[in-house]
Amino acid sequence: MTLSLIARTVVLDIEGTTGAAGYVHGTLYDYARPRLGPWIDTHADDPDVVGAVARTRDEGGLREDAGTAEVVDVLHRWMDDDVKATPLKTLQGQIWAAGYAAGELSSHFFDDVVPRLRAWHERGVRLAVFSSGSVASQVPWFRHAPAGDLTPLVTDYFDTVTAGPKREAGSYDAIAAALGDEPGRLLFLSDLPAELFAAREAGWQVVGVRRAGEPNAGADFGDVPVVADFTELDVVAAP
Ligand SMILES: CSCCC(=O)C(=O)COP(=O)(O)O
Ligand SMILES: [Mg+2]
Repeated sequence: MTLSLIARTVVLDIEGTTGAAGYVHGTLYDYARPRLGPWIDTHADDPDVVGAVARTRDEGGLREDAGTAEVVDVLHRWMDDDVKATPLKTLQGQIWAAGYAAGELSSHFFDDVVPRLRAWHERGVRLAVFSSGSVASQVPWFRHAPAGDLTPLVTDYFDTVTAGPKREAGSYDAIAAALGDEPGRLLFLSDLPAELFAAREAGWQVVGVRRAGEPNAGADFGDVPVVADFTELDVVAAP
């Protein structure tokens, strides 16, 4: 059965919703892992790197003068435990962006996603992204898709730096304000119930994406409507 909704903007989670968690944790995390130390050492004059390292020391319980090796140990531990820590996402995003630019990485989209995104876009539905992955990693994810450059479909990108934590309603308030849309005209799609509950608390429409084989397939979505993939969802542009 198809769920039909009316929305001005569809805001997309990435991992588990539009692309496979296994691809992110395999291909992308494996690419970043050995590059974190050298990246930190060769970008010591980049304020974003300096800030991410300082925050990693702080959040990771390290001394203020802890060296790169100790910082990298914390970053690796966060990756092992899939902690979506903002400083990790900042550094990963920079490394991945360089990897995409060098032609060493491409992204992953489930087969049902791109046709739906194209159809919604053609109907005048605006598409935006809200992911724990940094904006610096989101844009090349859409630009270097196996189906080609998808960035013309997407108007806005938000992460935990620009919007705030994904499990807090205030972050969805911030996105609604940035988009200039009433919350009720926004639709958030995610594989994680806690994110959907936060968006709903902010007055958004929400749909859970429970994909077979993905880490959150067994999660409890409560009374949030759920689809198995994008073929079960249709969105018409709100006037
Ligand atoms: C932009 S691709 C990298 C994805 C990533 O690092 C991540 O943490 C995705 O989390 P999401 O909020 O999209 O589930
Ligand atoms: Mg997700």
